[in-house]
Amino acid sequence: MKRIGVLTSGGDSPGMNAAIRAVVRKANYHGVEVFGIYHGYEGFIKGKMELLDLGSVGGIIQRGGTKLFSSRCPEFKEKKYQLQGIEKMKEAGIEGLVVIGGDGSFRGAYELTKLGLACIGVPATIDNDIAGTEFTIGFDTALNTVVSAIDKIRDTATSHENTFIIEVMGRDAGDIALWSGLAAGAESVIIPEEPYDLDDIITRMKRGEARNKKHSIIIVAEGVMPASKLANMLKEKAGIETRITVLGHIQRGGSPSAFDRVLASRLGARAVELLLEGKTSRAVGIKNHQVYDYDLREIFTAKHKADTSLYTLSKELSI
Ligand SMILES: Nc1ncnc2c1ncn2[C@@H]1O[C@H](COP(=O)(O)OP(=O)(O)OP(=O)(O)O)[C@@H](O)[C@H]1O
Ligand SMILES: O=P(O)(O)OC[C@H]1O[C@](O)(CO)[C@@H](O)[C@@H]1O
Ligand SMILES: [Mg+2]
Repeated sequence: MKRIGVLTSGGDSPGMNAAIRAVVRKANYHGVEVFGIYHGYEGFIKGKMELLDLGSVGGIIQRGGTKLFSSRCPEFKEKKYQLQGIEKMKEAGIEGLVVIGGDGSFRGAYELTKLGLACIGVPATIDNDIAGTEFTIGFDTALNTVVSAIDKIRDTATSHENTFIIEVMGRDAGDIALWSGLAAGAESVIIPEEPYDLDDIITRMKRGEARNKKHSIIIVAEGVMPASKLANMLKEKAGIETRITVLGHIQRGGSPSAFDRVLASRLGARAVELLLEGKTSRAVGIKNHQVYDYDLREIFTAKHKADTSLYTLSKELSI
């Protein structure tokens, strides 16, 4: 293999740039050229790409976002566009592709492998919702962003004795809510993976009040309901007044944490090794601190599970 491509797809995540850098540097180390494909699968279909040399990925390891831009590209789900993209790759002499993105991007990569293009997935999404890896690139940074925001909100919540509902991202996954709730000492956490109990939330608040604690923090994952809906429910059921904060896209930006930079460097480099070993339809990940690889099809068969022991612990520590 003498030439490969790399693209970033789906919602961006801090550390994508570090992963691109690792792919380019590792491939160059082995004498392989890398073409950066712009705007995810949109650029793949159109053949929008550029040779990335060693210098082109200098100074990006610390930058959030993605140098290659990203997109959600619904038309890519149609086979005719996938074939069109594969033709563009053939014309450019690209024999393998590293796809940096989330579960949807992995599904796209798998379709390409069925059409004959060697692909390796690198998990990068703030949602941490890929079953094959304990951590996805960007989750740690997003988590730290959320925790620092909650800490600030707690200051004012304490001063004014308010209850705050904080809505965090995670379309179908509760990891951001769960981990940030535990890290910031939230009184209640609501995640898609566990049924919530409004009465329990109210009881916790009343119990706090009885101890003269008049402020509370409730974290709700966007996949369950908007913070505004929960605010209405608490008002209607128990007459509880709340303030809401929707953290939104602040969670996707920012300089990647050291953890995410290291993870991205390890996973990006391993993806290149796999392509050079002649592998295809694999994804890379981390388990027990070790880099390993797994079948891309796990995206269809295995569902990411939130760590319910963290959920239980969070409840036990916020009685
Ligand atoms: N079943 C599929 N077949 C082919 N391509 C797909 C499929 N699902 C998703 N894709 C492609 O992958 C792109 C990104 O998917 P999606 O929007 O689900 O984001 P993601 O990669 O899961 O990242 P995140 O969830 O972090 O935003 C889609 O816009 C589409 O181009
Ligand atoms: O910016 P968009 O396209 O609305 O995507 C938002 C979604 O993307 C994610 O941030 C993941 O990338 C989810 O947590 C969120 O639901
Ligand atoms: Mg996804």
